[in-house]
Amino acid sequence: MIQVKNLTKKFSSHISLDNVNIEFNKNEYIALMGPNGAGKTTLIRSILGYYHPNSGEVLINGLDPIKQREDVLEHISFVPQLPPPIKLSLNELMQYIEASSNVDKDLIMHYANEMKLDIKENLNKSFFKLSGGMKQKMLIAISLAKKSNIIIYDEPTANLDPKARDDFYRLLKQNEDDKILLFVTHRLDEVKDIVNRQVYMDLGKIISDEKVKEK
Ligand SMILES: Nc1ncnc2c1ncn2[C@@H]1O[C@H](COP(=O)(O)OP(=O)(O)OP(=O)(O)O)[C@@H](O)[C@H]1O
Repeated sequence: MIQVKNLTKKFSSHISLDNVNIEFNKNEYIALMGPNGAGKTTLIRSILGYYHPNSGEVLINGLDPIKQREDVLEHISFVPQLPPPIKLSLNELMQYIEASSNVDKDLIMHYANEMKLDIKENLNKSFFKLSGGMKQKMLIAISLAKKSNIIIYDEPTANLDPKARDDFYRLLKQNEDDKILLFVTHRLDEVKDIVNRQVYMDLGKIISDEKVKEK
């Protein structure tokens, strides 16, 4: 369970999150939407413990994502809007993730393969030398292989071609039971078959929050 309580986050005098209160529970598949600058990424980063709030708090299964960061991140898969500049080769990256997060390398390769990313061809290539779409495919493959209770995607399909998007949504549908899936998107048409809750933000506030179908 993700609990966001009275959360305010300011950057200088700009209020990016304005006293936000919201909860996300197991078996909720949420599209988080709203215009550019609404505060969606700031909310996601606060949930992941990247930011110290000005006031309020976030709890993930009762734990503080800043103070108990490792315990919290163990149960979360996250794909950011912009892939991080990782210098490791794909092989080294998979070895690191297998050792640090107990994620099965073969499963990463399976999901990458399903998304038409040929890891074997690119094993010794640095992650940061992949194309934008290939990076996203790799991060998505890792996120699916991690088998987390909470999956957070911040516009993960921006660089994917239409076929890869279809592959991604197909895999996500297979993988979604008993989880929280929080999906930042500007493309409701793409995720409407997957999500059962739609949350809209603007100006740092939640402006609407609707359950859209029962699973
Ligand atoms: N690290 C930061 N430093 C300063 N201002 C920031 C920072 N991160 C976000 N902001 C500001 O907070 C506001 C909300 O930004 P945020 O990235 O959360 O929006 P968003 O809803 O994710 O937008 P988009 O749809 O464009 O990704 C913006 O005005 C942005 O400039």
